[in-house]
Amino acid sequence: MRRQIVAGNWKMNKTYPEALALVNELATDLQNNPVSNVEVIVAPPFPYLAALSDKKGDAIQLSAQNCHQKDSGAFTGEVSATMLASVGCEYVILGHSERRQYFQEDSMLLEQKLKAALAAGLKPIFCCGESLEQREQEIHFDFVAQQLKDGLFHLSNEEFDKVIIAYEPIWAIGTGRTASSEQAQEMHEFIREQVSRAYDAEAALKTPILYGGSCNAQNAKELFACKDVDGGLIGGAALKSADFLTIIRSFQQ
Ligand SMILES: O=C[C@H](O)COP(=O)(O)O
Repeated sequence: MRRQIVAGNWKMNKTYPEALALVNELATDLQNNPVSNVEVIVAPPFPYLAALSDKKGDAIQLSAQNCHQKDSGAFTGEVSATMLASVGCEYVILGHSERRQYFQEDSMLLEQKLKAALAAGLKPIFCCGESLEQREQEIHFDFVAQQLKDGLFHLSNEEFDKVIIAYEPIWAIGTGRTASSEQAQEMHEFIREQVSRAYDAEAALKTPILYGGSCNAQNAKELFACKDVDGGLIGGAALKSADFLTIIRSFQQ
């Protein structure tokens, strides 16, 4: 069976006391009612990572939301993958559409960031997904295939083995408009097929592919029941412990 994963991307939300409270609520609940079949990841803002690494407990893994492509140096305001690994981060989200849109991150830069993350021992959560215009023009499959080819499939087999893919249709992010389970399944199956072509059938079979885009406590069960949906990368609904815990427990037993 493939790994089942629920990752919470907090984006630029929460003060430090709020972040502490949220992690405490999650850790306590997961300790009292453990989930054996789901990996839980949280991606808080940079300043909280070191402290939360000590407080999150064993049931939660830690991700960063971004990293710089260089290991160290005169890059004011930036954070390297090595620094993230040194405070206990295990994952890093790369290629999120918000980074692509607001910070002009393109596939060439993402290639460097992926290499830096992997060299530091971090596992990348690589995001892809089309805009509404691209879906309406029916070029969404081609677009996602190109994003994967340019941004991800340059990795060696050993490197790719560490990757989680997140399909996040941009039109569903933060909009309350979720992809239907048919739309999600169709694209996840397509992504798996691309992995199979770029690597092999075994890689395709075992790579976790998460869905992101207004996934919440109400729709997670239906989305996670899709054959090729292995969990979610959750934004807004990851900011409330009750909602996030419901999502974590939305897999079929
Ligand atoms: O990284 C998470 C995604 O952008 C989804 O965000 P959302 O659940 O708020 O739509």
